Amino acid sequence: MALRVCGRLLRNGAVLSGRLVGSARQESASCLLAAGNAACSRGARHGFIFTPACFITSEAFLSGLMKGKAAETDSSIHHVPASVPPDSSEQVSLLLKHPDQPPDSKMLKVAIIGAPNAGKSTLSNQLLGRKVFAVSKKVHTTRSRALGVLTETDTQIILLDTPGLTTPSKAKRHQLEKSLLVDPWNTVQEADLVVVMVDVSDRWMCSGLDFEVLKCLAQHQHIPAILVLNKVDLVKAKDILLDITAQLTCGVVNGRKVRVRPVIKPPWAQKKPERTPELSPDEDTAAYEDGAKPNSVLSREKLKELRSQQGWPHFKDVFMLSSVDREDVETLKNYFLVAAKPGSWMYHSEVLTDQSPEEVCTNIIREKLLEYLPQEVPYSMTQSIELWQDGENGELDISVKLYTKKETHMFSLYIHRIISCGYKCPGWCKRQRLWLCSSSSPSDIVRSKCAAARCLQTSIT
Ligand SMILES: Nc1nc2c(ncn2[C@@H]2O[C@H](COP(=O)(O)OP(=O)(O)OP(=O)(O)O)[C@@H](O)[C@H]2O)c(=O)[nH]1
Repeated sequence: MALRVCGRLLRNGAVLSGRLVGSARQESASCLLAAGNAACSRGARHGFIFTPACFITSEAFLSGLMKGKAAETDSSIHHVPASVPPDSSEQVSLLLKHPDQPPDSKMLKVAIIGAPNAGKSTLSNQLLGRKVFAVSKKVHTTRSRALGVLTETDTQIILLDTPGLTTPSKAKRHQLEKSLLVDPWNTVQEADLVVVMVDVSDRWMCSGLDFEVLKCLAQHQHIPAILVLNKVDLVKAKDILLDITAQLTCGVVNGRKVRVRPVIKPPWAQKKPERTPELSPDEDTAAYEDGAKPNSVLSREKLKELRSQQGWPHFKDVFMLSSVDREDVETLKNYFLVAAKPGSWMYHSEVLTDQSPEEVCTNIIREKLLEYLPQEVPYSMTQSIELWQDGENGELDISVKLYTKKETHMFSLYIHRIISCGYKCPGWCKRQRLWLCSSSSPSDIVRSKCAAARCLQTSIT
């Protein structure tokens, strides 16, 4: 069972747009062309131009508006290099280009780890100042390690965004790829600094570090790590953040005791049961199948010890921020720039990510499927690019086939724009449009009894 997603990227204007196959929408197409040309005249270069990171959520956009930041963000996107050239070979040449580093160059490789949905990709995008990685409110949006490059004056920061840490049993239950088990661990190995992200708006997450995170930290204790308490904008009583810090750091930061004035514990902090020191089957190495076993060197005794731990006492620093706030993230960026050590750059300063244009495209589609399709439906969908070719007017036509495993997930419908919530996320809609379509006629939507289809339709209209 398959559906097709068709998109159009204007090479000259660097705009990813979309079209309905079989029902030409001349009006929309010409609007998009106009937008592309406008972008071009403002100096945009060849390649994808992504939505600025502060447009990732509509909430962020609204808060940006309230702070009067929207105009500033919109104009700034034209000063940064294009994310990815639309052609794979151009991207490969760019990646192979000799780094144009100055004589006193500095480098820092940062691995961002954490439980699913902590906001790792949001933070990476905000640091890069571009929408490079997929973000959604559903867990496991990131499926494999992705690399972003931030180059400022003499310093290059390599950002390694990782899938949310999970256990083999969960991966098996939800049929997740092996990369979700292996990539975070492998990525940390190559890092100079580990950033542990915790969603402080999630009551369960902030009363104790995720056990997988603790294991990963314990195994790479020689690599400095910092704690980032994310989504503080969603926390009303900010003094709770001090309690959370004390909890997640075992009261020790950079070798010093953290003094936290006692506050009345919130009810949820008291309710959470202590972790039992008993190891679950996941700690049993037999639970890892071939190729999915992280190179765990932790003994059973060490694992048991970690089980009774709520936090990690070896963090070098703690940050409290909101990844959707550019100013908050700027502080973290400056920290990275200061922490960078003399060393050669890995990439040319024009490189923004090592992802291929095809990967970027399929990630965007997956992000939108996760955002708009209900429950487990988007997780069972796979994609294959059918068409990636230059159009007559210098645009790039993209057609992607979507496969579903279950018949109930197949939408016998003609789906209109997947991203047409103009008033909801104006950043996206102005620049990027994708269209989903199948061979059925529009009237099929009305006839369709598929709940998923109705849900998608609702979210679109
Ligand atoms: N309000 C608010 N929302 C945030 C913040 N950071 C991230 N989010 C939202 O949290 C959700 C998850 O963000 P992601 O960046 O996809 O999280 P992730 O850790 O990369 O998720 P996985 O791919 O599952 O590992 C998205 O809906 C984001 O918009 C924040 O600081 N404040």
